[in-house]
Amino acid sequence: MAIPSGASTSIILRLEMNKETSSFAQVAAAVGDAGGDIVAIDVGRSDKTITVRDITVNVYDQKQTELIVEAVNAVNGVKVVHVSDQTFLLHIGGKIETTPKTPIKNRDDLSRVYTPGVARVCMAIHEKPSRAHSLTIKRNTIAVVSDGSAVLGLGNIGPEAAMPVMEGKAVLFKQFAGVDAFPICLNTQDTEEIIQIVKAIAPSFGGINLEDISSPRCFEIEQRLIEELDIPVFHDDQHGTAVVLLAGLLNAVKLVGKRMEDLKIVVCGIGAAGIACSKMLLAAGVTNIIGVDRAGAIVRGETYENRAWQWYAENTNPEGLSGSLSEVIRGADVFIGVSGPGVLKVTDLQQMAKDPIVFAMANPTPEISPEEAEPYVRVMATGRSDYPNQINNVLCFPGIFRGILDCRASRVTEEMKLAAAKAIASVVSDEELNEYYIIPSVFNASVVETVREAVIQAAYESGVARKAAPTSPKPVTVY
Ligand SMILES: NC(=O)c1ccc[n+]([C@@H]2O[C@H](COP(=O)([O-])OP(=O)(O)OC[C@H]3O[C@@H](n4cnc5c(N)ncnc54)[C@H](O)[C@@H]3O)[C@@H](O)[C@H]2O)c1
Ligand SMILES: O=C(O)C[C@H](O)C(=O)O
Ligand SMILES: [Mg+2]
Repeated sequence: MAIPSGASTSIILRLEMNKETSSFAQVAAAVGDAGGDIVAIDVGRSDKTITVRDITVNVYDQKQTELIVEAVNAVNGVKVVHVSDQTFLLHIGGKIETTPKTPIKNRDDLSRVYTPGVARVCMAIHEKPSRAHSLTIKRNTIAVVSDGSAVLGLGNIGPEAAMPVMEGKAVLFKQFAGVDAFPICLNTQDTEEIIQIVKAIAPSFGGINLEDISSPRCFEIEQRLIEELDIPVFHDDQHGTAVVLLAGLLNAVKLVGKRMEDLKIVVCGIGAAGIACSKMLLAAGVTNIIGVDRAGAIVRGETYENRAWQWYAENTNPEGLSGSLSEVIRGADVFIGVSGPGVLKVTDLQQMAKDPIVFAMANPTPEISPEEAEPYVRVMATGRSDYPNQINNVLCFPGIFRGILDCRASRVTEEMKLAAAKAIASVVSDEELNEYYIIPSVFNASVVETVREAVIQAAYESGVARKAAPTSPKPVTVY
């Protein structure tokens, strides 16, 4: 599968050029003919016969990189000796590190930070365990836990391969909300074992963010951990996604002048995200939702071994529609994709009702590309950072955890999720609302602050807040 790397990705080609037989003009022409755009040139070394040059080229995907390398290698007297990709360079050694808050400059400092001074603090916590919230990193630290079983839309690629995503989530938690997050990828996909491991590591954390754990195991893991731990547990792919989806839909519906209760919505991919999004839509007043998975629509009245699908069959698809995505999408107002790449066709879009709303949220490759869909839809959104209308759980998880930690909520209630969705939607004013701006940018500093405040308020109203929250949110770095 070719994974688009994003429009802003560039590669650096190191070239050895024979001075007599080649010219840079030939190289530039070869790159240009292969669709590449040279943005920088460095001369690394030059002697009588050879020049070594690094050229930086903007590319769209892996396939284009291969075409450019092939084209440059075909120029007489030119050899590509190395290709580096800025995305890979950025990942060397990982994306986060631990930084001490207090320097150790002398023996005095050492005896406070470490033994013997630290022992008094240990005993204070031993006498009253809740002191861990004020005397350790617990109050501002969460675990991002995955088993690597449903990493983005890449599937079951295992715990090591899941690490770059979990490290990325940790970066986002810190940058957008000041929350410290540890990526923890487990070498087990056994439900009971995951539950026991998370319970065992919980003392160090103020909250647990479950990530990219496939359905239906994710439902039991989350439910059991909520019941058995005294810190909040939040499966991001379910609830973070559902919150942001609802925020985007509230604004999209306002824009096209339709009402939630009149919508026909097709949800494709009835896994962690699809089920949670559907539940949130039902809670928001939508009545006509049809879920479609690999084998077609989930049909009311049929029996399913998967308990989550059985619930789904009993609570959606009131008209009992059956068949493929192309069959059930006829007349739909909204398509929500949380499945995999390329599932939706232009011919499907052509069958939708007037002013179609398409949220193709599979990552990194959506159910249909915005370029293909644009002529046929009124509102188009994806989960990606490089197109307008990014419907991605990153708009939710930093702010919701900032709020949870600040009021030391014991759990996350439905009211808190609904408040977060409305808060995100409210960041886009009526004057700003348009087809390309139904959801705020993740770089909009008011998103985290607005979500945090709404979540804290809802936590108090739900009776789950255990501490008075600081009045002003933590500073957020915005680039
Ligand atoms: N934009 C976001 O914020 C966001 C958030 C969560 C998940 N997602 C995306 O949603 C997708 C699913 O994630 P998940 O955590 O729910 O995974 P999951 O494994 O729990 O569920 C995926 C479901 O999609 C179904 N599916 C896969 N390919 C399909 C196809 N071609 N047609 C119909 N159904 C298909 C699977 O059978 C499964 O039921 C991934 O691509 C993920 O990147 C996006
Ligand atoms: O990681 C993301 O970008 C969103 C989401 O959690 C996903 O699994 O796709
Ligand atoms: Mg995810």
